[in-house]
Amino acid sequence: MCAKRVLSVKNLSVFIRKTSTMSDLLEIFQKSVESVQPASLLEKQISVTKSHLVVNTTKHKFGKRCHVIGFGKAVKDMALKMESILGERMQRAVVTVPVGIFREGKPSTRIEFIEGAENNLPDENSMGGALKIKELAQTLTMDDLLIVLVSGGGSALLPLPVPPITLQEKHELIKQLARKGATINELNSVRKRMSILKGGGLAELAFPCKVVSLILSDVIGDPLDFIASGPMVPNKDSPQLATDILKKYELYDGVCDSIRNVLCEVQMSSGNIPMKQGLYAHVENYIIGNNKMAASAASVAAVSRGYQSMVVSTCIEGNANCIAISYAKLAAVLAKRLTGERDCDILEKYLEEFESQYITTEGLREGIFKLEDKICLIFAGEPTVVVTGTGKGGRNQQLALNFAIEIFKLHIPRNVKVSFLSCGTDGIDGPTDAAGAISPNNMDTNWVKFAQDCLDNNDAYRFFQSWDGGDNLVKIGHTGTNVMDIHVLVVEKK
Ligand SMILES: Nc1ncnc2c1ncn2[C@@H]1O[C@H](COP(=O)(O)OP(=O)(O)OP(=O)(O)O)[C@@H](O)[C@H]1O
Ligand SMILES: O=C(O)[C@H](O)CO
Repeated sequence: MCAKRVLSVKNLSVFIRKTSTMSDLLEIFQKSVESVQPASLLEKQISVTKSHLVVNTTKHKFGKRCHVIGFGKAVKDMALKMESILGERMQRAVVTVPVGIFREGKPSTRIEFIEGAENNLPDENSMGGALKIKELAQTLTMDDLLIVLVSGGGSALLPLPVPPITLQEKHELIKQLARKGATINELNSVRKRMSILKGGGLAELAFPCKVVSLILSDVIGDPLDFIASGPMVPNKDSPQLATDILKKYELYDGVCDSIRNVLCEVQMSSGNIPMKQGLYAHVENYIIGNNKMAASAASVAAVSRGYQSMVVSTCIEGNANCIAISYAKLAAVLAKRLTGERDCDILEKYLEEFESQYITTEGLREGIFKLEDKICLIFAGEPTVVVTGTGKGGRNQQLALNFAIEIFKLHIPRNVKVSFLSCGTDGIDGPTDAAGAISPNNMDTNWVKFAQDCLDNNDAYRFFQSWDGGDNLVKIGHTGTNVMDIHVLVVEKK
């Protein structure tokens, strides 16, 4: 993506009014989003020869026919780039994408794009697309090569329930599970057991055709069997797992007969019996982009803007409010250090505490002790918010606002400035038009009270609209990519 798309002309005037640290934060985020644009990732990693598709350095024979399928929030640009790389070699392409993705106009293409899954929820349209993908996969032979493009949001864009489960029944159960705070791994373990194509189903249908799948990861640690519910990877979950998850969230007793029967059958058949003992020798999966790339691009951008920077963790998950407290404590310890308090024990103790809560970059402690001027720490991952209020917001806005309140409580030395940005790389935070927000950093007690009231009602968007003319909301629109969230923490002397 070009810089103009992230900070469009419309947003540029707002951008110029921002303080220099704010514009640094925005540019650092912009660089991280640019680094994981699907089209440029493919451009760098994919090439073709007369007879082969080359992924990095690995060659895959085209065979007689080459087809493309795809599903996910970020596969539109992947598919268009693939079409331009393959040219006439591409026989047929069927790709499911979110509704409204072509708002700015549909390019001329031979790809059959199917728009569905409004608000990231499976619907008849995405099921129609899944059916076409299934039919295409079933016709393939050993003479074919199938290229599969996968990104986050793929689960909702490839729904095909195991009969007699209906789409509505499956969708209702997943919605309830999500509302109860189930993790993405738990949701997808349940989805895999109720779906024909997930949990390796698509790979099995495509056999004996050779399959190359190119995946943009939106799950921490890039687990192939969970991204978009792993349609190209054997389901290694225990046969009991989906049932146990439903029991854990007290949903099993209420499930409809069709779901209960399908889950019972899974248990009796000891789960899937994947072909070739789950080896799937006909499939090669490649992660073409992830949040590590985005985090490291952010850190490089920070360095080029004069900060001392490091990536602290790319595995940030858990309750957004707890994460805000951890970040604020870390900022406070670093702030003290900048003012000359060389109390290594406090920093060491706090880092130990932080490391025990989150999976951190190796060498964090040694690295952080070397930072002592204009510090910019990068974090990546996907916190969760259990929504109990009636307000409007998203996990990034919730985190940024909570961080500001915690910083207020901690009394940062006057000559140190702490700034923080939390944004989703897909450009959309919850059901709002913002990617996230930059924390306000000089609230008085009245503003803090208002902030706390908003936070308690999951109404962070309202706070940010009121604060400083809404300047702290980061509005960039859909970015065309999705590798979870990026958090940027700056601690510097004024
Ligand atoms: N009012 C709110 N305040 C805070 N968080 C909210 C609010 N409403 C929804 N959320 C959070 O937003 C999340 C959904 O947001 P979003 O659509 O950005 O994430 P997603 O569907 O997981 O997408 P992706 O993983 O592809 O980025 C929910 O997990 C929920 O916790
Ligand atoms: O589609 C999904 O399952 C999630 O976005 C995780 O990849």
